[in-house]
Amino acid sequence: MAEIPKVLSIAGTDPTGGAGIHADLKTFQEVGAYGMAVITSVVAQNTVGVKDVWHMENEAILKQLEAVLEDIRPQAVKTGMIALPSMIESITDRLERENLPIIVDPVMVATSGDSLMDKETTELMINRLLPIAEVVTPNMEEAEKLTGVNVSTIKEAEKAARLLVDEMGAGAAVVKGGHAKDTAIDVLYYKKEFIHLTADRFDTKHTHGTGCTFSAAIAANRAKGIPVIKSCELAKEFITKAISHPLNIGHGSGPVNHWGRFLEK
Ligand SMILES: Nc1ncnc2c1ncn2[C@@H]1O[C@H](COP(=O)(O)OP(=O)(O)O)[C@@H](O)[C@H]1O
Ligand SMILES: Cc1ncc(COP(=O)(O)OP(=O)(O)O)c(N)n1
Repeated sequence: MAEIPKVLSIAGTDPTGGAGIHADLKTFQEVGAYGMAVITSVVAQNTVGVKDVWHMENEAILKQLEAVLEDIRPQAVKTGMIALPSMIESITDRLERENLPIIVDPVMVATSGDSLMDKETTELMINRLLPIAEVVTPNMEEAEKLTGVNVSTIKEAEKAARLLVDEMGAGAAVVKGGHAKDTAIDVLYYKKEFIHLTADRFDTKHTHGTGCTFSAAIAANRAKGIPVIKSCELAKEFITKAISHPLNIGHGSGPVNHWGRFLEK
């Protein structure tokens, strides 16, 4: 029997189910991989905003991670919200011992505008986690914070993506264009080439968890053995379908529809 693709998310929670670990697990399931999750922070948030955050002790994170790795080896890992410097250090130390594709979603700012990462953690993200990332997936603001490049055009997104790979050590970078005005073009830079992941832009406020879902889809595709470029293209199709069929849930920026790919449009 063929091995079941297995994928691990290391991220924070969203009790309303739209972002973080919850979005990741839904996405893994939909894309056809067995999903597992290590929780870094418990976040009291909803579609309107973040209310409070409780960070797990490093020991609790590492014991969760060890429990997974000693029993069920994933074929890919995705990291999301990792909010403290010590968390980055210990998670990176442990992951460096494994030879696995790591998809890093550098969660720094939620759609609600709430900041999810401080400066010291950002620096460690750059120095420790980026160099072991197979793919890093910042949105435009995160790409700016990571590279110092002002990102408001495709050319600037290309410049940031190239820096993330050629200077900062990631294997590939996708600078997501979800926060642009009229388009939804994501810039992928891999092996010295740019690929524009293009889709219609939808006029909707229901985009909570788009970044988590997109990077989780890349990770699940990689766990299935699909090559990097194809994994990103399929993830773009998946997130586009998920956005195009809004659920209209919540009082703020509502979650995307993880089973959207089954619906006609
Ligand atoms: N309104 C939209 N219409 C179409 N695609 C979108 C829209 N908003 C976001 N996306 C897509 O969702 C994915 C996540 O992008 P983005 O929202 O920029 O990330 P984040 O959630 O990390 O801020 C990208 O593929 C982006 O192009
Ligand atoms: C626990 C947790 N992780 C990540 C986010 C932000 O998720 P993202 O997919 O980038 O979603 P939006 O920025 O579109 O909300 C979060 N809110 N909580």
